[in-house]
Order: sequence, then structure tokens, then C-alpha cells
Amino acid sequence: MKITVVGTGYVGTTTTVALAMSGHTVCGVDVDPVKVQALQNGHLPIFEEGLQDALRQELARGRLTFTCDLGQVILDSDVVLLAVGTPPDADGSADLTALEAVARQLGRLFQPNPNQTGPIVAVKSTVPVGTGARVRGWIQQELTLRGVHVPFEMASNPEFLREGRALHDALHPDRVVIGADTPRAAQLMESVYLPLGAPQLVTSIRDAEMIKYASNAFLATKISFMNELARLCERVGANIQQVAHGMGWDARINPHFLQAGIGYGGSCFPKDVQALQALASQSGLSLQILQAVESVNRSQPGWFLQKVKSVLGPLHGLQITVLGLTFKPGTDDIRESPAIPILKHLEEQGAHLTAYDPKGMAAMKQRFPSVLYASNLPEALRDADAVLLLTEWKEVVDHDWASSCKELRQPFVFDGRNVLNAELMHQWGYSYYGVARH
Ligand SMILES: NC(=O)c1ccc[n+]([C@@H]2O[C@H](COP(=O)([O-])OP(=O)(O)OC[C@H]3O[C@@H](n4cnc5c(N)ncnc54)[C@H](O)[C@@H]3O)[C@@H](O)[C@H]2O)c1
Ligand SMILES: O=c1ccn([C@@H]2O[C@H](COP(=O)(O)OP(=O)(O)O[C@H]3O[C@H](CO)[C@@H](O)[C@H](O)[C@H]3O)[C@@H](O)[C@H]2O)c(=O)[nH]1
Repeated sequence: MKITVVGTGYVGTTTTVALAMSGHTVCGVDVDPVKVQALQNGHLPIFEEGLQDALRQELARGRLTFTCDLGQVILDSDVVLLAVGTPPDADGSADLTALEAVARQLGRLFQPNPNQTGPIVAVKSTVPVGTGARVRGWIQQELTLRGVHVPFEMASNPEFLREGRALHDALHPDRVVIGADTPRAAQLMESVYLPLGAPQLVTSIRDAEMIKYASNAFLATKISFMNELARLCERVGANIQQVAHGMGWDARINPHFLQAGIGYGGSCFPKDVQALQALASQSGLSLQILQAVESVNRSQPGWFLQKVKSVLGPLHGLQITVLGLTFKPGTDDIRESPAIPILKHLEEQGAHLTAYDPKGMAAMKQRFPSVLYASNLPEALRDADAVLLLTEWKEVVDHDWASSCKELRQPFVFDGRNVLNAELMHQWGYSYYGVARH
């Protein structure tokens, strides 16, 4: 099939590569000429393991191209996937400006064809319920203005990939959700993903739109639940990791997303939890559980810092090393990373800061220019009064902690992700503090 993907950010780029690997002819379209040029030359503007190699392979095979010119590729596309950003508006609702711009552009570009069929326009971006209908309306308005009839059909096709595992998730999804209100749209969308061999669920467009937000909100709820429980565990002397382990053996609960820590970040959970609440509020409802999820998440970095201060006392003048800046390992993305409020607070308290992250330092440098960025992990640890582990990079977890203890001025380690071996850390001479873990 011929597929156009509009928006070549995280999702769009991964999707173009995965669909080309599935045997389709794919074109990625973006308004950013620098990004398009880089992608066409086989350079990935983001860090995502394995994706650049796969991109180069598909470019070489000739099934994948990138352009800024939507008009050039749209006319013979069977399916147009929209993967532009939907960032939060001032009130938390999803900003659909980019989506509207693309929809109107499609309405100005679509041409009638002799077979009297039109393309399927599928929204892959995360959008509020009802957006499919709005996109249809924007396209139709432009067609009507031109006096042209093109029988395009709408679909919703939410994306569930995780950063750091993007290509794997795009090629091996737990499920493909297809929202379609006509049999032809459903059938064409099913054939897009047929080569993956993944389970497919066909629903209405509205249901598909809600499934995406509901999934993210539920995962965020699991995390905030565990983070709040960790606060109680710490008070009553229980170990949150053992508790999570014991809970996870219940198949009805499952072991995933039960890791307490310093709160969830990234470009999706914080914005999607807010957007679902905004949607509810526009419908005259308030979602109390999600209010609590958000509030626990906002206060979790502060709770962690409180613990640091209760051990170290005033932070002014202390040499503090922060390990991990990205919102999770495997990405260079620092959007909504819990490291941001933590660095801000440490800076305000007058601590001297050194940071190390395998991929996130360039972006963080823009926000925190006065932090010292170490060129490697051993250098970051040297002469520190305390170490705060904020992202569980493999390099950090696998570090030779046994021999590093003597490099620190004071061997305080605060593990915000509960990934180091507490018993060994104590044996090696550290004063080690996890999150509700003794
Ligand atoms: N990042 C993720 O892990 C992830 C996962 C699942 C779903 N999502 C959702 O997918 C959507 C895209 O997310 P992302 O992280 O890829 O966003 P992004 O910000 O990385 O990329 C969006 C891209 O769209 C381009 N764009 C904007 N306006 C355009 C236009 N008029 N024409 C063509 N291109 C245009 C931008 O230049 C940019 O390259 C969002 O709705 C997001 O919530 C993201
Ligand atoms: O037990 C856990 C699991 C995750 N996290 C944190 O939660 C955040 C998000 O992690 P993750 O979900 O792995 O990364 P994302 O790339 O943001 O992926 C989420 O958001 C995407 C965008 O919508 C969805 O497509 C994915 O399905 C969904 O997992 C990160 O800060 C993690 O550190 C925890 O604190 N504890």
C-alpha cells in the first residue's frame, strides 16, 4: 500500500520506518525542512536505539522517502496517517492547531479520482474524543469551498509505543486499535497492520480515541498509586519493592508499572492525564482519581527531596551529583523529566551541582547552564557529598559502585529509582537510601 505519514517526530518517524519494514511504500512529510533533510539523509534527529539503522536500511531499499511537499505525495496515497504534535494548551486540553492545519491542507490538496474512491485519513496523534469528527469537518470545509467532491474516509489509529523501545513497540504492539465508522476504512486500516501479525481491535472512532487516553491515564494511576503507597511504606517500615512484587503476582494486577520512584515524566503521561481531565471538565464532570494522580505526581520529586534534606540537612554549599536527567532511560528526551524540578530546587538551595547522563546533557544544559556536566560517570562521582540517582540508565546501574565509594567526599547515595542493591551498597560503605526500601 502507499502510505503518507504527516509529522515526522517520535511517532511519525518510527511509524514510517515500521511500515516500510512491513513492505509498504511510505513517505514521511513534515513542515520542518531541517528534519526532513536529515531523515532523507539517514540521520535521526532523536536518540532511539536501533531506529537510525532501520531508517537507513529502508531508505536504501527505496521504500521510504521524506519530503516537505504534502501535495507531491498525497494524490496516490491509500492511507494518510496524521502524527503531528498535540501539546497541552494553557488549560491542559490538547492543542489541535497542527492537526487543523494539516486537515485543511489535505482539503485543499485532495483531487477527485476516476474510481470515485478517496483515501483513508487516520489520526495517529493522541486526541480528545470527537477530534476525528472535527478533522473530517475541516477537510470537508476546504473541499466544499473548492466545490470538489472527494469521498475520503476517517479513521482513528492511536499509537502506544514507548520512547526507548519505539521501534520494537511499533513492530510488536500488544494490540492495534482501529477506530473506523465505515467497513472500507476498517478493512484498509486492518491491511496496513496485517504484516505485523498483532491482535487488531476495531471500534468506533470515538472509542479508539478514548482507549488511548484511558490507557495512559490508567498506567499513570498505577504509578501514582505506588508512589503514594511508598510514602506510607516508608512511615510504617514496609518495603515498597517487596509489596509491588507480592501484588504483581496476582494476574489481575500484573507486575508492570508498579515501580515507585520520583514520579512519571515524558511527553505523554503528564499531558494526557491533563487532557483527559480537561475533556471531562468540558463535559461538566470532574475526574477525582486523575486529580489525585496528578497531584501525587507533582509532589513526588518534592517528597524525594525532603528525604534527602532530612538526611543531609541544609544543602547550601554541598557538592551534589545527579545521575540521570532524561525522563526514562533509552532516550534523549527530557520533556517533563522529574530531574527538572529536582535540579531547580537543588539550585535554589545553593547546592553545587554536577550532572551526568549518557544522552540527556545537551538538552538539560540549555535549561540549567550553571550545572557542571561531567564527561563520564566516574568524573561525576568524584568528591561528591551526595549522589542522587534519577534515571535508571544501565550504565549507572552496572557501574562499579564497590570501588567508587572512596572517590566520594561523603558516601551518601539516594536512589530515586530503587535500582541499586541496597545490601551491597551498605556493605561497600555507602549510606544508601532508596524509595521506601530498607
Ligand atoms: N512521543 C511518544 O512516545 C508518543 C507515543 C504515542 C503517541 N504520541 C502522540 O503522537 C503525537 C505526536 O507525538 P510526537 O512525540 O511524535 O511529536 P513531535 O513533537 O516529536 O513531532 C511532531 C511533528 O509534527 C510536525 N508538524 C507540525 N505541524 C505540521 C504540519 N502542519 N505538517 C507537517 N508536519 C507538522 C513537527 O514539525 C514535528 O516534527 C502526539 O499527539 C503524541 O501525544 C506520542
Ligand atoms: O513503574 C513505573 C513505570 C514507569 N514510570 C515512569 O513513567 C514515565 C513514562 O514511562 P513509559 O510509559 O515507559 O514511557 P513513555 O515513552 O512516556 O510511554 C508512555 O506514553 C506513550 C505516549 O502516549 C504511550 O504510547 C506508551 O504506551 C506509554 O507507556 C517515565 O518517567 C518512567 O520513569 C515509573 O515511575 N514507574
